[in-house]
Amino acid sequence: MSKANPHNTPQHPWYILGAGAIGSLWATYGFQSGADIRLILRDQKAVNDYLQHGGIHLSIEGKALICTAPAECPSSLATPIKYLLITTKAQQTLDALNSIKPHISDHAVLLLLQNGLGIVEHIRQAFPLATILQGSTTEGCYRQSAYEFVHAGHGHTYIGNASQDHLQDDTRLTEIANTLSFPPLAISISDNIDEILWRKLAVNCAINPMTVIYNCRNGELLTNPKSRNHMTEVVNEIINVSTAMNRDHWLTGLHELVIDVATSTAQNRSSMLQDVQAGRRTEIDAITGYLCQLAKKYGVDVPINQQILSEINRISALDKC
Ligand SMILES: NC(=O)C1=CN([C@@H]2O[C@H](COP(=O)(O)OP(=O)(O)OC[C@H]3O[C@@H](n4cnc5c(N)ncnc54)[C@H](OP(=O)(O)O)[C@@H]3O)[C@@H](O)[C@H]2O)C=CC1
Ligand SMILES: CC(C)(CO)C(=O)C(=O)O
Repeated sequence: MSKANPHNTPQHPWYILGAGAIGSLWATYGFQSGADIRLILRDQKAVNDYLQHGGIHLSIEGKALICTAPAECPSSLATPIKYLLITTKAQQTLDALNSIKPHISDHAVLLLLQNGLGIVEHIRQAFPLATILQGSTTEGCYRQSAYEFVHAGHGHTYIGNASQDHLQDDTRLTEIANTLSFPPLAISISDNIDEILWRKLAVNCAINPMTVIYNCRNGELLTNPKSRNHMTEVVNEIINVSTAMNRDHWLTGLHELVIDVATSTAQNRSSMLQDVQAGRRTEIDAITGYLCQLAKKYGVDVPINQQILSEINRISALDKC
């Protein structure tokens, strides 16, 4: 892995699709660094709201940063999009991309920065000539109100070629990472992004749905013997799937990693718990759902994860009644 050097001016603007917590984080630091950032919002009403609000307000350690980058919506986009950072939730990605498809250049760079897996395969089909990159971040940001966000925790971001998409030239990947490394956000390129994403998926399988089932913060999963044991069972099944995929070496120390993440984010309400409590669709299909699909493909039984998938779908459906 090599560290990206944040001193590059993009020749084309970076468009950001998904101006929520993570998208707004990148937009604000990018705007503050003088980069050419454009937001893509859902519709003209969202653009008007954004303008009326005076842009995005991001607080970090008592400081307030403002981003007034230009905002567009599918009906107002005019120039072809060459660089697109996608920061929607996993389940929103395909609809969001479809809404701007005619404006995306054939050879665009599409960087998917989100939790969950399985979406990239659909994007590859829809944009066969595009360069598709994936990223994983441990930055922490949350929304306080419509356009107000809090950068709650510094982390690190890795980006790399999604499997099967190999850039001709690795220096191009470094250049792309450079154009998005806005201080204090740190981006490194990884030649094994699949491993990073798989480990993150495993952590999300072991924590996010469990916080919904036990209705608790991340740290409480460890103090309740029942949920702690349940997490161990989830992780054991993920290791079995990895072994069947011949990728068990990717999950060295997974039990310890899950405990470390639950400990370091002990006070968090996981994103899935927040989604359920707010009546929003969760990322379960791209997290546990994706794991269960792979398990089926490789002939591995994952009854605990299957049960968790059904339970989260049941709880989400109840919330909608
Ligand atoms: N927040 C965090 O700290 C972290 C998040 N992640 C991951 O990053 C990803 C993004 O998370 P986060 O930023 O928190 O999520 P948010 O829900 O805050 O942001 C998603 C944004 O996408 C927008 N969106 C959805 N559909 C469309 C569309 N069709 N057109 C335009 N905009 C659209 C949403 O708008 P609307 O509100 O109108 O639906 C929302 O603003 C997720 O996969 C998450 O798991 C990973 C690490 C940390
Ligand atoms: C790491 C964890 C579990 C932190 O809350 C997360 O990624 C999430 O909530 O989506």
